[in-house]
Amino acid sequence: MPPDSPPPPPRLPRAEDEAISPRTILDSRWRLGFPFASSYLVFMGLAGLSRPVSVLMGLLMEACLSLLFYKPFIFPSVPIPSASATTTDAGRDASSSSPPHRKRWDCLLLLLNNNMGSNNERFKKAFEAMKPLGISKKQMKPILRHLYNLFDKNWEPIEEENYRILADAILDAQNERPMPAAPNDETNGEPTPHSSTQLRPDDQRPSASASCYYTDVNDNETPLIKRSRRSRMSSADFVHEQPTQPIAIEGMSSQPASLQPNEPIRALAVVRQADDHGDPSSIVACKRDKGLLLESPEDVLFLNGPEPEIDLPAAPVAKHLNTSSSESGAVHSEAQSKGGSLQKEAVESDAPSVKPIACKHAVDGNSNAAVGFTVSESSEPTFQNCIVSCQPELPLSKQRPLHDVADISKGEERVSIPIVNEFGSESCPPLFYYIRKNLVFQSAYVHTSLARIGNEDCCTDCSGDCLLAPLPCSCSRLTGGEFAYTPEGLVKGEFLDECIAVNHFPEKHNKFYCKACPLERSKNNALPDPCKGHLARKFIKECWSKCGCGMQCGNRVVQCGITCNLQVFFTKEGKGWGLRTLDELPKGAFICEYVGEILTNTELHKRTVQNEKRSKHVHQVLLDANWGSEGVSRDEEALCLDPTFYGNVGRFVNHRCYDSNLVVIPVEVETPDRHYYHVAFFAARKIKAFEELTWDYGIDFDGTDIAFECMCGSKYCRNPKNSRKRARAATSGS
Ligand SMILES: C[S@@+](CC[C@H](N)C(=O)[O-])C[C@H]1O[C@@H](n2cnc3c(N)ncnc32)[C@H](O)[C@@H]1O
Repeated sequence: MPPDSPPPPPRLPRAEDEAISPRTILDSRWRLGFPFASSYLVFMGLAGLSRPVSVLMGLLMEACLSLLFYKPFIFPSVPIPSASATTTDAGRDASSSSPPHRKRWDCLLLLLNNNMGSNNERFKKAFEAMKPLGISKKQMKPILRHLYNLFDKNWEPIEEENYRILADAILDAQNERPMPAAPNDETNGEPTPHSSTQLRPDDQRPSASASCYYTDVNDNETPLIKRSRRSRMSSADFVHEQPTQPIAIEGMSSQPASLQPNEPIRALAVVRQADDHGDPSSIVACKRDKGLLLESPEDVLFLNGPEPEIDLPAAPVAKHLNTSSSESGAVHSEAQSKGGSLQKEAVESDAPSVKPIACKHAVDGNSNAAVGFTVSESSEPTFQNCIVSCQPELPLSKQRPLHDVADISKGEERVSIPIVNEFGSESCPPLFYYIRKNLVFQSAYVHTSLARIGNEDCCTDCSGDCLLAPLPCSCSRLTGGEFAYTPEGLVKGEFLDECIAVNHFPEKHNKFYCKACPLERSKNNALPDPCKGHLARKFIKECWSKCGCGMQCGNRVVQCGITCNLQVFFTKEGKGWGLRTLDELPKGAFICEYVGEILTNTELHKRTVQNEKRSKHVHQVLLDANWGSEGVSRDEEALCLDPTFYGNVGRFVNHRCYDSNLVVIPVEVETPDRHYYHVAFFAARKIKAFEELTWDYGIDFDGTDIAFECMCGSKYCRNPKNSRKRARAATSGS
């Protein structure tokens, strides 16, 4: 385990926590049903009936009583308040504060209370409460139905605080209406059933309490496919060419299910609290347990409609990881599955067919590993605080699924990012904690105090969308008085081409040479090579908190996070896992950031040594884009990003020599200097749906320090072996 690794994120509340186990139901039946049955048995006995008849009558009586009063026991979809059922914030279930052995009378009262008012009456009451807010029955019905299902057919949390959750959810749903269409928006802002982008709702808006609501393609008022309120461009704008996106629905067969283009789809959306840091503890876990979706015969019409939920099991991974490094600021890790056994299993196919990854669990045998990673003797990191997502009947400590294959971000991102393996292997990507934003590891100096940001570095007087202002505001100063983004949220062609040219023709661009290069020192502290130069790169400067504009400002793209549909997949070329887009992406589209722990070069060096000892891998990116003007040369000033333990999907972007489809652009968001910045991936050209996303790491592949055997497949591949092969093929062909 890295000595100072931060504590792992807290465990998210899971569906299993809320599930009512059959045992709970049996216990409750026993506690309540049996005493009644016995008393009637005795009564019958006293009445002089024969024993068998008494028994029969007693049982009959119990059945009648159960039918009259204890429907929940027979139709367990109505929740039974139970000490074993934990609750979420949103649920605020009264049962959570109850003693473990509730008195029978209390329990009976609660149950009667649950069934007292019929659903229709309660529906009417709910409507009465919504009326003063100007909410119509039509607006209320689908949301109420959803909440009712979500709270396990329990009215109490819905009715609490004068239906506050219901009102919040309806208002949230109204706020989430599609944005007005962008000028070139082909879909005119309307959702298309073919698109599968399910943006999570805006996690930065102030929301009084966490709440869930649903979207339904059949309901005009709550469209399924959401567009980001903040983002100018989302994948809803792109052509979605995936007719059948394979998913597995829990509780159904292990065969992948497909969402048919015109099939009505329901999706749960999770609203988070106004926590920009994506604190997982503030996320409401939407229910995934199919058991909670059972319909009881008591359901009234308006409350019908369980939501199928996507839930794939997860699997651990075994990887060999070699330390390696590269030039140009990037130090990469070896995370390939050597031996090519997986590769051999690869089936040539254009249309990806996906097998669900079997559910496996990491064995929790290491008690020292309560926090973060543990590096075992075999140098494989073991996750200790992951989310439990399957086999809830086993103790938590034994259940450590490593990745949520339905969404590797585990809800951190606004879109779900599934993991698929088309080649039948059960392995999962390398283990790491998913973070949406960079985090300082320990000593890195990332000065984001507002006091440091002068008026000249922000646009305090702006409001709304800076891109629409008659004159570009001061935030455009750093990009030559023009914003780098178009109103659709794409990087402008000219700006993008200049950024690409820096990578394609480095010799034509300014390079800064350090006297004592931190990068070279991180490779070989004792005898560092001379600095190979750091390219002076073009920066984008986004508006930020100190600016007067809002989150809807078009000069805020990277800070809004991922909006396109991505997928982590296993490459067939032997590069290990990769990242691909499920939609066609236009040139200039923002894909994702390269996120990791922010380390100083000193810390990087320590990690490298430590990892070398344990033959572990690293893949770090040096934040050297402005060293030319800053003159950084001290190790504790040089910063880098290390996504080895904490990172995002950016860590899956593989290398491609020269003609990669992504370009990296440094983006300044919250710091006026360029000492620290965001490393953002943008589409260097139009990218087809299902194309792998690649980035030129800038490796030469001809030195002694080769990070990996390049298998990029590019005709410009710099791997000497591949270029020799190409040369031979060319001569034999000619
Ligand atoms: C940033 S990671 C990319 C994700 C990685 N493929 C995985 O499975 O986690 C970089 C590592 O991926 C592999 N890789 C990336 N590009 C490659 C390429 N063109 N050829 C072979 N391996 C590559 C190398 O092992 C490299 O160290």
